[in-house]
Amino acid sequence: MRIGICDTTFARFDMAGAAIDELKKNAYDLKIIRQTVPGVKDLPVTAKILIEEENCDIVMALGMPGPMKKDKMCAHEASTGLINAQLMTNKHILEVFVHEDEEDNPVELAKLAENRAREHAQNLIKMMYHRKAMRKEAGMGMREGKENAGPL
Ligand SMILES: Cc1nc2c(=O)[nH]c(=O)nc-2n(C[C@H](O)[C@H](O)[C@H](O)CO)c1C
Repeated sequence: MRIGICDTTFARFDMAGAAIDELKKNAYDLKIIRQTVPGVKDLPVTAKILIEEENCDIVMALGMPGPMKKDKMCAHEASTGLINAQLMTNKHILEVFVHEDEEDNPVELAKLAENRAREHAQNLIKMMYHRKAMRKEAGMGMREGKENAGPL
């Protein structure tokens, strides 16, 4: 399995490092190809390149939108680009964004970023290796990085 990881220098936490560590702990036959770019708007084309030129089966796109209105706009544009890249390639690109204003305290923000990256890496493993395990979680109110909402 070839897994693409793209991340940004704008982010204030090494989410890709956490994701890669989690992937390696949970699967043995994977090759990871990592590309780092300046910001979230650079992620869509990078993910597409990882799929089309590096033959990745799936990609994680990790980024940290800032707290300002223009950052939110960038994040929305990046998201739209990531969806387009998925439709163009027929491959999943897991968007792993942590908005800088999700936590006020930098220690809590770092914890959130690490947990979200790790939990999405676990999602990737389930999607690619253990489909039935993912199906078991259908409707369970799963959340990445924070407490699960739980089922109704
Ligand atoms: C305003 C802005 N905000 C963010 C952000 O919140 N998070 C992020 O990762 N990158 C941001 N960028 C940079 C753009 O995503 C991109 O890297 C540049 O426009 C260069 O293509 C910009 C320009």
